[in-house]
Amino acid sequence: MPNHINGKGHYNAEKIESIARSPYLNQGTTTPHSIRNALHTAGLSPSAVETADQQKKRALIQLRSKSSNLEKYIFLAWLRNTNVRLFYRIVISELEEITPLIYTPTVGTACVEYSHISPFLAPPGIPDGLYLSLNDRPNLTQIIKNYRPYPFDVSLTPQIAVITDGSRILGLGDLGVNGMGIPVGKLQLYVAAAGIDPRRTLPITIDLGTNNEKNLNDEFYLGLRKRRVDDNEFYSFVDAVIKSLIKVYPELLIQFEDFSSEHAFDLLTKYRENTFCFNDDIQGTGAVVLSGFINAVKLVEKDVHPTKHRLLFFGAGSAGVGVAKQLLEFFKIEHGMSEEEAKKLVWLVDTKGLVTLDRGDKLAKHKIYFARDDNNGSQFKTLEEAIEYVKPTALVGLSSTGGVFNEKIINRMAELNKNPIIFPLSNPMVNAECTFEAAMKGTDNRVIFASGTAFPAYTVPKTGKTKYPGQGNNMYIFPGLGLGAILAKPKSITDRQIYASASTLATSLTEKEKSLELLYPVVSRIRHVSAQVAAAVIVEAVDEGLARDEQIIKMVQNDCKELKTRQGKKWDNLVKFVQENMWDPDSEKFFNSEEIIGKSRM
Ligand SMILES: NC(=O)C1=CN([C@@H]2O[C@H](COP(=O)(O)OP(=O)(O)OC[C@H]3O[C@@H](n4cnc5c(N)ncnc54)[C@H](OP(=O)(O)O)[C@@H]3O)[C@@H](O)[C@H]2O)C=CC1
Ligand SMILES: CC(=O)C(=O)O
Ligand SMILES: [Mg+2]
Repeated sequence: MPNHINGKGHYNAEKIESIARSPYLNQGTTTPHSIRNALHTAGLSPSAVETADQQKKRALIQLRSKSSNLEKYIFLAWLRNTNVRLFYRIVISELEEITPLIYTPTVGTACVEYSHISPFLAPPGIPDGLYLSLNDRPNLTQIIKNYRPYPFDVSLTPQIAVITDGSRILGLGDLGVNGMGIPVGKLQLYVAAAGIDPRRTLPITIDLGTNNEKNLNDEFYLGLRKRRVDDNEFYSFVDAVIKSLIKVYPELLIQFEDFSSEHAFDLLTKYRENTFCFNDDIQGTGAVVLSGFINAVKLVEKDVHPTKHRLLFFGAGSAGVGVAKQLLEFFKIEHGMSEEEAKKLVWLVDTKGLVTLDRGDKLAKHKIYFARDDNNGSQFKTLEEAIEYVKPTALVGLSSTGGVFNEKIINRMAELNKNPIIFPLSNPMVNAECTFEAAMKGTDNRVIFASGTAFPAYTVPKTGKTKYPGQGNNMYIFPGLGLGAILAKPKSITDRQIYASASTLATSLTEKEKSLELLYPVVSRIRHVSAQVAAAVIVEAVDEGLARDEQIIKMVQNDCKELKTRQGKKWDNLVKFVQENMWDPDSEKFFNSEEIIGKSRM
C-alpha cells in the first residue's frame, strides 16, 4: 500500500490501516472524532462517541440476551477478537459471571463444537490460535511467526504459550483440533486473572490426528482426518515444535495442557529441567488441590490429626497422580513425615480397582509409584470395596466419571467421618463425580467440598443457612505461577516454586472468607490472589538461585531479607511491583491512543 504524503507530520497508510483494524487498538464506539479522522475511519460508524461504561453496558445487555451459554461463548469470542480491551473490561469486572462462559463448563461445549463454530469466532485474518499440524513440520518456524493477531504490536513477542494436542480435553477425551478452546480459554484467564498482556499470549494446538470417530466422521471437522500417530512420531514432532518455539521466542514459557496422561508425564520429565515449562494438569492441579486440602485439614483438625488422613483418589491419571504427589509434599514439609510414611496415606483407584502391585495387570508407569504392596493379596475392584478397605477421610475424584460418587458413597463417607472431605474435581460439570447439593444432602451438610467446575451455593432448607462450595480448579494457580515465572525468569520451574504457589494460595483467604469456611478465595479476588501467588513464586525462584531477572533479584533480596521465614509473608513491595506490571485494559501505560497515533507518523 502506498504511503500518503511523505514528510513530517503525515501518516503511513499501511500503519494507519493496521491500527484501524487492530482488535487491540480498536476502541469501537468510544473512539473520539479526532482519532477517527486520523485513522480515516470517520463515517464508518455512527457519529456518537460513547463512554467506556456505556459501551460495556450495551455489550453486557447483548451478552445476557443470548439464550444459550454456547451463544454467549461465541459472542464473547467475537468481542475479544474485535475489541480486546472492551472484552477484558467486561471479564475483569464480571469475573464470576464470565469465567464459566469462557472457561469450564462452557468451554467444554465449545470444544465439542469447535469445528462447527470456529469460523464465526473472529473476523477474517484474526486467528483464534495457532494450529501446527504434522504436515507443517518442514515450515514450523515460519508458521509460528505467522501468528500475529495484533500486527501493529508485532514487537511484543509472546511470553506464554499454552499448548495441547487435544488428546484429553477436560474429561471429554480426544477432541483433536477441537481442543483449541482450551489453550484459548486458559490464556484468557492469564490476562484476566494475572494481567498478562493479551498481545503476549500464544494458544497452540498441535494436530497429530484424532482417534475420535465422531470427529473423523464429521463432515465439518477441521483437523487432520487420520488416526493419531504412534509414540515415536508424537515425541519427535512435539520436540520439533518445542525447539522451533524456543528458536523463535527464546524466553517463552510453555504450559503443557490436556495431553493424554502417559504423554503428559513423559513430556514433563523430558522438558522440565532444561526448558522453561510446566504441566498444568499435573503441577497446576496438584498445587490447587494441595491449597484446598491445607485449608480443609485446618477445618477438620479437631477430629483428624493432619498426619492421620487417609486419601482415596478415584482416578489415577495425570491429574490424580499429580495431585497425590503434590499432597505428599504437604506431609513432608509441614509435618516432617518421610516420603515413605507420606506415601502410605494415599490409595489410588482406576478402572480396574484399587491400584496394587500384585493386581495382575501391567500398570502404567505413572501408577507404579503409588501402587500398594500392603494389601496381603486382597484386591478391591469397586469404589465401594476400596472405601470399606481404606476408610478414607478424603475422597478425591479425578476420573471424568459424572455422578459416580452416588448417594451410597456419600452416605458412607458421612458415616466414616464427622466432616468428610469430598473433592469431585473432574471437568466439565457433567463429569463431576457429584454435585455440591448431593454432597450436602448426603452428609447432613457436613461435607468439606471442592469441585473442578463451580457449583451453585446451597441453602440448607431447615436453617436457611447458605453454604458455598470451593472451586478446586487450577485457574487459581497457573495465572499467578506463570506471571511469577515470567517476571523472575527462572531457568526452570521447580517443585519448590509450585509448593510456594499452593501454600500462598492457601494463606490468601481473608477473614471473611475464613469465617464462611471457604477453601479458596472468591473468584472476584483472583487478580489480587494471583499477584500474591506470583510474588511467592518469585521469592522461591530467587532463593533457589534460579531467577535471572536482575531487578527482581535485587528487589527480593531487599524486600524479603528473612527468606527462611517467608511463608505466609506478604512481601508488600514485591506484590505491589507485580501488580504494577499487570496488564490492565484501562491503564494508560498499556494503551495511550494519542501515543499510538503519534507512532504512525512517518
Ligand atoms: N479441577 C482441576 O483443576 C482439574 C481437573 N482435571 C480433571 O481431571 C480429570 C482426569 O484428568 P486426567 O487424569 O488427565 O485424565 P485421565 O483420563 O488420564 O485419567 C482418568 C483416570 O480415571 C480413571 N477412571 C476413568 N473412569 C473410571 C471408572 N469408571 N472407574 C474407575 N476409574 C476410572 C482412569 O482409569 P484407567 O487409568 O484405568 O484408565 C484414569 O486413571 C478430567 O476430568 C479433568 O477435567 C484435570 C486437571 C485439572
Ligand atoms: C482444569 C483443567 O485443566 C482440566 O480439567 O483439564
Ligand atoms: Mg487441563
